[in-house]
Amino acid sequence: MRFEERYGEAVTDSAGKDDYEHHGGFPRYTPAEVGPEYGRLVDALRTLQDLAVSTAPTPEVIEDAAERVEALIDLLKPFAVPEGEQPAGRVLSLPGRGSLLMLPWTVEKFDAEGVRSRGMFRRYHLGGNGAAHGGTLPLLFDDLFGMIQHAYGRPISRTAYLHINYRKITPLDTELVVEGSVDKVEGRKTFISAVLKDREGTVLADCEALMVQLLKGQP
Ligand SMILES: CCCCCCCCCCCCCCCC(=O)SCCNC(=O)CCNC(=O)[C@H](O)C(C)(C)COP(=O)(O)OP(=O)(O)OC[C@H]1O[C@@H](n2cnc3c(N)ncnc32)[C@H](O)[C@@H]1OP(=O)(O)O
Repeated sequence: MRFEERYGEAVTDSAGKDDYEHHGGFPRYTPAEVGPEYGRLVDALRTLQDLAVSTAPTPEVIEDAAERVEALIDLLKPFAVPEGEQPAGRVLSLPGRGSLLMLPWTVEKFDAEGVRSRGMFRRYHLGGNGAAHGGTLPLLFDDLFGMIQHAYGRPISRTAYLHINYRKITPLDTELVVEGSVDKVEGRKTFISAVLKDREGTVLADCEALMVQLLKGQP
C-alpha cells in the first residue's frame, strides 16, 4: 500500500522507507486500521482528563465518578496487548496518532523535507497562569522529532539531547503550529530542529535535538 493511502495526502511516498533491521531491539511499528469509534473514545478520554484537572465535584459525585471509571477499567483490561499491537500511537490521521500520552495535534505534512503538525494545548496541559506546562513542550518536540526522522527514512533512534528555548508563553486553547526537519546526518547521528509558532507567526519556542541510531539489540 502506498504511504498516502495509509496516512492520507499529507504523506508522500518517500516517507518511512527505512530499514527495520537497524531498529535496535524495537518492535516493528505498522499503521493501525481503526474505525471512527476509536477516535471518539480517545477524544472523550481527553475531555475526561480536562475535567479531572479542572473540576471540584462533591464527595458523592467523586465516588460515583470513581465507580464509573473503575467499571471502564474492568471493561478494557481483558484487551491488553503487547507494545506495537495497540492502535494508540499508530493512527497518523488522529490527533496525537490516537495516543493519550501525545499532544492531541494533527499531522498535516509528513515527508522527507519535514513534518508539520497543528493543534492546541488543553486544560490538562496547564502549568500556571494560563500557560502550558513547560514539560509538555519537550513531549511535543520529541514526538515530532521521532516522526521527522521516520519520514526522512532514518532508522529508529533515541534522543541523546533535546534543547528548548522558551521564547514566549505558550497559551492553552489556542491553535498553534509546530514544524521541523532534519538539519544534518553524521553516521549514526541525526540533528533535527523545529519551531513552535502561533497563527500570527510569532515564535513561542524553538528546539534542536540529537538522535542517535540504535545499534543492533540496543534497547
Ligand atoms: C507506524 C505509524 C506511525 C509512524 C510514525 C511514528 C514513528 C515513530 C517512531 C517511533 C520512534 C521511537 C523513538 C523512541 C525515542 C525514544 O525513546 S527517546 C527516549 C529518551 N532517550 C533515551 O532514553 C536515550 C538514552 N540514551 C541512550 O540510550 C544512549 O545514550 C544513546 C542515545 C543510544 C547513545 O548511546 P551509544 O549508542 O552508546 O552511543 P555513543 O557511542 O555514546 O554515541 C554515539 C555518538 O553520539 C554522540 N552523543 C551521544 N550522546 C550525546 C549527547 N548527549 N550529546 C552530544 N553527543 C552525543 C557521541 O559523542 C557519539 O558521537 P561520535 O563519536 O560518533 O561522533
